[in-house]
Parts: sequence; structure tokens; C-alpha cells
Amino acid sequence: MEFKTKKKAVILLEDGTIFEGQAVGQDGTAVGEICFNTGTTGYQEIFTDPSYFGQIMITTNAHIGNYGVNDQEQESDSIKISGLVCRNFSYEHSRVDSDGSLLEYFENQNFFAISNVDTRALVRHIRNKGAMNAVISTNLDMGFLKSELAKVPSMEGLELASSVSTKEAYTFGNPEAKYKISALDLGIKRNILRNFEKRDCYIKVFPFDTSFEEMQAFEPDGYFLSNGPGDPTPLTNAQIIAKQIIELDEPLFGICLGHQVIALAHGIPTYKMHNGHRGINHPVKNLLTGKGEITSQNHGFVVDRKAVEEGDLFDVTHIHLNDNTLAGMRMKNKNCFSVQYHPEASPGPHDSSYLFDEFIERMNVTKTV
Ligand SMILES: NC(=O)CC[C@H](N)C(=O)O
Repeated sequence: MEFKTKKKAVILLEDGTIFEGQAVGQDGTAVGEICFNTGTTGYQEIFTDPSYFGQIMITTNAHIGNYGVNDQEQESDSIKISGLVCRNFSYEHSRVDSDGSLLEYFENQNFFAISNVDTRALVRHIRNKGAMNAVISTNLDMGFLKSELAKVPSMEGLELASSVSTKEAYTFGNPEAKYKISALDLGIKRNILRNFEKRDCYIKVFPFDTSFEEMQAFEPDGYFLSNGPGDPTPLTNAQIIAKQIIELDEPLFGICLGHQVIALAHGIPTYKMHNGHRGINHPVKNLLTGKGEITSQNHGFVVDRKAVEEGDLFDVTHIHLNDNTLAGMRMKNKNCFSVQYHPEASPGPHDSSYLFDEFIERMNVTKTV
């Protein structure tokens, strides 16, 4: 096995703590809020998920790169995390249908990753201290590291959806499909579009700064507000659009950031969590059916459950069983529902894909009346 480099690299956390590792490939520096994903598989989907834009990812799975990459596993056209911290990086890979190695994939995108880090100690540290900014680098000069870190904005209040949203509207799927959906792209994952397409939908995807009138002009049967990076609070245009859709009582479905936008549009606040939920085995209870679901999650903010319960606009439909936070809600007298987690999985289990069916069913009802 040939290692291209074993150059020393470091992580400097906002609280001054330093962890050591080695550069995976080329030298580099990356900054962002550091977070961890506990998924045991699905690294390519995670790295390309636009919701992670601006974040350094720690993977708790001990091996990264061992099954290479495959174009089918892209959740967007490029890597979206700002840097990677892992334990063992596999310079060799093995999978029948792999398109290439993860190292080449990183090199082609000029992406900086470090390995040989004590990720268990690092994750315990972050889990205890809470989310914070970090810099990872092969440049070990403390002055340099501190000045890079000082430039990183706080995730709280940060608007990032505009950095990953499409610049131009585009369509996805079969124009002859039974249902039409107007989707607001705040950082949409491809597998959400694939899930709609599979259910006989033709989707038009609009940039974050579009107007409701442009979305309406597609004459959709339903509207969708996507997942995406950053704090939902500054997304005022998306909140206005959510309100306009709801006023007309058109079917509306929101996932993750889209769910948070729906809450904010109705005066229900979101807040930043001590640590987010990022993994593929998060337990959720569906309060309507009493059933449990194992879900894929990726969020650092959450809708204030108490504010939802004290208000009279929404019913809580799902709760997260680890910490009792809000995982899903629906509007009492409007055709709107949303979840904090990821029914499209990719990566993760498919327990919650019924939510896409529910959206189709809601469109079916309004289509025929
Ligand atoms: N996956 C998402 O849409 C994430 C939403 C938001 N950026 C958060 O961290 O909570």
C-alpha cells in the first residue's frame, strides 16, 4: 500500500484544544463549524449533502474510503463539507461498481482531509462542550491557525442557503408525470428529487431568491421547501413564500431547513442545539400512529417544541426519542406538514419514505376537488 503523504496535520478548536492527525492527500487548510456524523455507511452522500456546507465533518465510522466512490451516490454535484476528519483513511478500495478511489475524488476537487485522528476523543470533547468552530491544517504555525479560526463566522445567524441554491430554475423528471411540484432550493438533496420522480412527479426547482409568483406560474399541484445549510432565521424570502403558499392552502411539504422555515414563517422560533443530530439511526416516534421510525438526520438547529405546543397553529406529529425535541409537525387547518429529519435517507434507512406518499396523497385530494 502506497501512502502519498504522512504529513502531520492539526485541528485547532475554538476553545483552544488541539488534536493531531495526518494529511490524507495534499497539504491544505479548512475551516468551519466542526460536527460529527455517526453513520456507519454513506460517506459520499454525506460529503455532497449541501446541508453540510460550511462545516468540517468528523466521521465516527472507523474506516473511510474503503468502498471508493460512485456517481450514483452524489447528493449534489460536488463535495459540500469544508473539510474531513477521520480515523483510518483507506488508500485502497474494493467494490464492484465503484467509479474510483476517494483519494482521487478528493484530489480532483482540491479537498482537504485529515486522518489518524483520535476521533472518539474528539467527538466526546465536542459532544460535551457543544458545537464550535475549528480549523484543520498542515500548516502548524499557531499564529496562522488562530488567524484562520478568527475569520470563521458563527453558525448562529448565518445565511448559507444562497451559496448552494441553484442560480437558475430547472426541471427534473418526466414532463408528462401525473403531479407537478414547485420546489424551493435551499440546498436540495438529489434523492429528494428522485423520490418525487419515482412517485410520478415532475418538479421545477427554483433558486432561494425566487418569488412565490414564479413558483405559482408552474401551476404545481404542490409545493416543497428543501433542506439546506445554515441558520433558517435569516431566510426571510423563504419564510414569505411559505406564508403565501399556506394562505392559498396549497399542499406544502417541508424537510429540515424547509420545516424550520415553515415554523419561523408563523412566529415559532428555532434555536441552535448544544450538538446537532447527524447520523442514520436516530429514533423518532410518530405520534399519529404510535410507531417508531429509525431515521436519517442532519441538523444543528431545531424548532422550539414548546412554542409549537403552546400555539394553536400546529400539531406535533413526530418527536425525537433521544432528547424529546420536535421531529415533525402539521398545520391544524391548512394543507401543510413538515419534518426535521430526512425521509429521503441517502444515506440511511427508508422507514420514513411514507412521508413522500403522504404528500402525493395530499396532492391527489386537492387535484380532484
Ligand atoms: N439538513 C438540513 O436541512 C439542516 C437545516 C439547518 N441547516 C440545520 O442545521 O438545522
